[in-house]
Amino acid sequence: MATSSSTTISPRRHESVSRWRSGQPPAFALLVYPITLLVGSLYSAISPTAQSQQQSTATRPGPVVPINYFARKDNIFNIYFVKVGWAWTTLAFVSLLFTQQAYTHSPVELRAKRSIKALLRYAVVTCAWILTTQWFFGPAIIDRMFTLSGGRCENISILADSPSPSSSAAAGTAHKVTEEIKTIFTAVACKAAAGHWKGGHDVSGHVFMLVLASAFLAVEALGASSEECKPLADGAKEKQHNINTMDHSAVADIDDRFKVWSLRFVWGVALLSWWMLLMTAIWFHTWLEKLSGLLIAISVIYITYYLPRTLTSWRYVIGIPGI
Ligand SMILES: CCCCCCCCCCCCCCCC(=O)SCCNC(=O)CCNC(=O)[C@H](O)C(C)(C)COP(=O)(O)O
Ligand SMILES: Nc1ncnc2c1ncn2[C@@H]1O[C@H](COP(=O)(O)O)[C@@H](OP(=O)(O)O)[C@H]1O
Repeated sequence: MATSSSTTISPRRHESVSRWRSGQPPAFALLVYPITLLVGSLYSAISPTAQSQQQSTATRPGPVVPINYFARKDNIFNIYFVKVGWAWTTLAFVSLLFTQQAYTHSPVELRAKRSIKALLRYAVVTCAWILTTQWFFGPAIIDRMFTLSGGRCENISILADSPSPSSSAAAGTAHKVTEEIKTIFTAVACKAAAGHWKGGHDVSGHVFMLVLASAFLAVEALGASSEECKPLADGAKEKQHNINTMDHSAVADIDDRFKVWSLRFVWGVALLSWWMLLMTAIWFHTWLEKLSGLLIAISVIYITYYLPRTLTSWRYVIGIPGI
């Protein structure tokens, strides 16, 4: 009556299941991100709460009191989690390196090779985060995209406060300087000068960082805790336990606890990132701005985790989590 799984599962499905088991999620798993943005954007378009929020932003002058807690820029998760999101991501990743079997309980050479490759992958995604949101030989890529698409920093208080020039030549120079300042500003500098970042295509830094961080942590966690990284079969493990002294098994217990808590922490950071992504999708930005943030992040994840599966030379350099 019961048939074995190998006879009922199609080869394609079998390959997909074994990919999950070996810690390599198939590419379609990344669909969770466009679906999240789609659901969030649809909700913001049809929900009466989100609608009334948008109307009051458009019609009422001055600051608007958000209707939903997550629509506030000063919500606790935005300030202490997203705004310092790369520090959380780094901490979670480091906890994997110190606790997961792939990096702690394999033969020394394999352990060193896996750790170096994992650090390289971290360097690649961190470089991408720095270049896209913090610094790209001057303003970050998203700031450059904003100014290149016609955006500028409006209502800068230091310009409004400066005395008016007396001659027409001075007025001309002042006008030129004003225009230059408006276009060279980064989002951070604009905000610091109490200006408003207006007019261009404002790629969502939140969408970019939250997608990048959560996908990076999820793929690394799946790889580090995959079946292939478990060096001993259960029977062999039991046998080894019996040989060990009480002291050794106490140490193993503590190791196991760290391993489990580290994984919970990593999945916690990834899940909170996903939740904040949904909140960004509902309360902030236009469709196109969210889409461009998503596309940049997905490209980085594709290059770091999916390209090595087909491009041997790249796999040789950067490796695949858990292998
Ligand atoms: C080419 C040169 C780069 C070389 C890099 C090599 C990589 C090696 C590792 C470098 C060490 C990195 C240290 C990482 C530790 C930290 O993460 S500390 C910084 C904490 N800061 C953040 O996490 C800031 C996160 N926030 C943002 O990125 C932005 O606020 C935002 C979420 C994109 C939103 O932007 P807003 O403008 O604020 O809306
Ligand atoms: N999930 C979220 N919760 C709170 N604020 C958010 C948010 N997503 C985006 N924002 C805010 O919306 C603005 C644009 O974000 P971004 O371009 O990074 O997507 C930023 O405002 P501030 O720069 O004034 O803090 C940011 O803090």
